[in-house]
Amino acid sequence: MTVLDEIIAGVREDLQARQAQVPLAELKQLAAQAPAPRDAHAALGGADPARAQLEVIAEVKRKSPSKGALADIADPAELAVRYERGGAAVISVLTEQRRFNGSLADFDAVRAAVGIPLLRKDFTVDEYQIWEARAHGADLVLLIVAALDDVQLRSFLALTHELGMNALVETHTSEEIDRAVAAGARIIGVNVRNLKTLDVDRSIFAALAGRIPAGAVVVAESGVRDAADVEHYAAHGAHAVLVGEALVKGSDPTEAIATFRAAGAAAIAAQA
Ligand SMILES: O=C(O)c1ccccc1NCC(=O)[C@H](O)[C@H](O)COP(=O)(O)O
Repeated sequence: MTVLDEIIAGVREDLQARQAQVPLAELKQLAAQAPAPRDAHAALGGADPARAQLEVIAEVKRKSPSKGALADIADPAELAVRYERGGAAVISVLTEQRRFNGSLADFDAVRAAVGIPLLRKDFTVDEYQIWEARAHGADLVLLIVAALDDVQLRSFLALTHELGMNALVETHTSEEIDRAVAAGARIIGVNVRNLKTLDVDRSIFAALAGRIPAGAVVVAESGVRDAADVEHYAAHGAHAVLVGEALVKGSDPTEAIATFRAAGAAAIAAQA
């Protein structure tokens, strides 16, 4: 069993418990009453080839399978406000409880505190989670290609788009990029962390990003330690970076995001 398999086994158990508490029909009613989704694709620059800016997806992340405890984050809303002030385009809130110590309560607190698009960061294995995300005011959901077959990937993506949201479709190999593209993904992430082994290899972004066709927003996920890593991803075609650990462990996330954005803009300008 890989780490990803273990995480998903726990996600499925927790999902069953939530499904018993809130039936899908009720969730659909809540989703219909939720405020209209914000346009995360546009917030991430809309894959504009003449872009001057690199966008930041800032993550609320307490704990992880690879690093253990990262930060207590007693007040996720306060952290999210600091992210928004620094210029984050999107905030990612981990809602998986067992391995990341996240929750939908964290998501709700962040939703109430900021106006920018939010990613409900979970391991999506069932349509229920997509309805749930919308019911809680999400604008973006995560679809991990390695965790889904093609039928699931296409139908989950279609439902996400029907509900007016976007999906960050996460890949780690060239085959997964091809599957994401074939399924119609508009926002494609290359996660440099292998979710089966937890190894981080930043070089795979440069090796794989060119395979993503123009028109899709390209997100470099994981492994950002400093401005140099951001410059590296920007120079190899990232429209956005997804950053967790460096922000939750750093002393000033607002300043860090501003620094990352400036580093990304400088790398893009150097190529023009
Ligand atoms: O972070 C982990 O250890 C992890 C393990 C297994 C599945 C997913 C995992 N993380 C999810 C992510 O993709 C990251 O939280 C995100 O890209 C930010 O990464 P980082 O900036 O390196 O914290």
